[in-house]
Amino acid sequence: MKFILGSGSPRRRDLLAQIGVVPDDILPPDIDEDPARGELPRPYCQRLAREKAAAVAAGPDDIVLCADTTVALGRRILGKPADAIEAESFLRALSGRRHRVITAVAVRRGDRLWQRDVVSAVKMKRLSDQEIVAYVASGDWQGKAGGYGIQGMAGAFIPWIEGSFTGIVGLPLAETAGLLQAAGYPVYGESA
Ligand SMILES: Cc1cn([C@H]2C[C@H](O)[C@@H](COP(=O)(O)OP(=O)(O)OP(=O)(O)O)O2)c(=O)[nH]c1=O
Repeated sequence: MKFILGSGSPRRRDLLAQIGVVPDDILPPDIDEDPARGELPRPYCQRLAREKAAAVAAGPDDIVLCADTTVALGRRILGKPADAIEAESFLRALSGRRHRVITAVAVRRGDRLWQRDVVSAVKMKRLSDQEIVAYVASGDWQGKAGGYGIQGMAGAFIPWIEGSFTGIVGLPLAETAGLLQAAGYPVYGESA
């Protein structure tokens, strides 16, 4: 049995390391992340995690872990900004409002699949032009859903959350540990 992290996200690798889980291999999945017409954020996020897990090549006894993090502003899905202009428009849309951050996790072993998703509520303070300009210039929005990372400079923009901090950063650890154990991975050193 090999444990494969199906993710190119350094956050997910670091979060797993936080609980002592080190992948034998890292294989980032390559899938189309465009939402379907009218698709709502939560089903979209669940679908992406599932499709990522299906897209990673693995042996029948290997355990593959994939995840997707989606920022939802009402029914609107905010993905990873394509450029600085889009990052700025996302921040202006989120400024002074509450939104949800959904992370869906999928663990696959052979043709068995275990899935969980965690929805967190996040309040962003009203941002000044200066804050937005400085944040966009920092480049910290790159590769992050909604165009911000709570674990970085944007932590100063977020006075309140309800849910899972690790879920917002990209991998909800409590749920992830449970899924790995269900699939037979010895998270706490127990034999598989
Ligand atoms: C909201 C938020 C998202 N993010 C990140 C987590 C995810 O890496 C990213 C959302 O993109 P994802 O598509 O979930 O993941 P990814 O493209 O980084 O990696 P892969 O598909 O290979 O697993 O946004 C933060 O780091 N901090 C935050 O506060």
